[in-house]
Amino acid sequence: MKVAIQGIKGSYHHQVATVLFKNPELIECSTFDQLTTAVSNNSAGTGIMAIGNSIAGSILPNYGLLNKNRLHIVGEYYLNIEHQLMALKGQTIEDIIEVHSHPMALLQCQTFFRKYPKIKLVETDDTAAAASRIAANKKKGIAAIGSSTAASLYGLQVLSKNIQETKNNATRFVVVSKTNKKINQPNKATINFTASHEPGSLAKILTKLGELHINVSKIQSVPIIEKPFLFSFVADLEFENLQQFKEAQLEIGILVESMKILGVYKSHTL
Ligand SMILES: O=C(O)C(=O)C[C@]1(C(=O)O)C=C[C@@H](O)C=C1
Repeated sequence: MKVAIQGIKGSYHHQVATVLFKNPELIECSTFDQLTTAVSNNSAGTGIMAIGNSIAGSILPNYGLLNKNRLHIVGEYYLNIEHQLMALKGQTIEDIIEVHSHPMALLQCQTFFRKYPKIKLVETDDTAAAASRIAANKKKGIAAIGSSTAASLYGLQVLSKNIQETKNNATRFVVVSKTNKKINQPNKATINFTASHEPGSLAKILTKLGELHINVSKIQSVPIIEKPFLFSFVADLEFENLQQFKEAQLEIGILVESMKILGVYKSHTL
């Protein structure tokens, strides 16, 4: 199976790919845009894409990419993220003047770097690529933030362990596909809807979901690019069986202005 990921071997996306697929053939992409394009032009059969993190929040542009490329969510995975600060062997934290990593990883470690105001934080494509470049170019004075897998894969030394803000740091990844796969016994769906600009319109939709015993595990407003400062809502809904969701589709179908089902799939918990 060709699986598009953001990043290279040793990235967190790679970790998720190895958990979800047997011997995945990786299509390594340096941006989320490339990842979703690879799935939509069939260079990859499926893609794994981070959509949010428990410390740094939603990766908002990725909602837009799902929409633009008309991709379906066919699964999800929560990965516990522990960031290591790594550099060439023999280096100490006092030698480090720059730290390179993915912007989401940098956001998850801000408190740690307050102790080192002289260190410049530099955004790169992914955590593993940052580590691999330090190793390949034998770069002294530069460290990367990434997983312990990346440190051992690229032969770097860990200077400081678990530097993320809190121990319980997790990233949610969605599994995306060009075609809508039928999932056995799904219990979660992601919908994208717009509500009319009338007092209480969103409240009515949420109340109806509550009445149907559907749990809204997340609701995210997303900009409608063509209409400045107008928003749609992406909601993750949890239910017990598909029939319950189908009923909700009918009931809230008459309350929303427009609605698109982004995916119906099996939930994952840490
Ligand atoms: O750079 C990586 O290793 C990634 O897989 C990207 C990514 C992200 O997009 O959030 C994945 C998980 C962590 O939250 C940090 C970075």
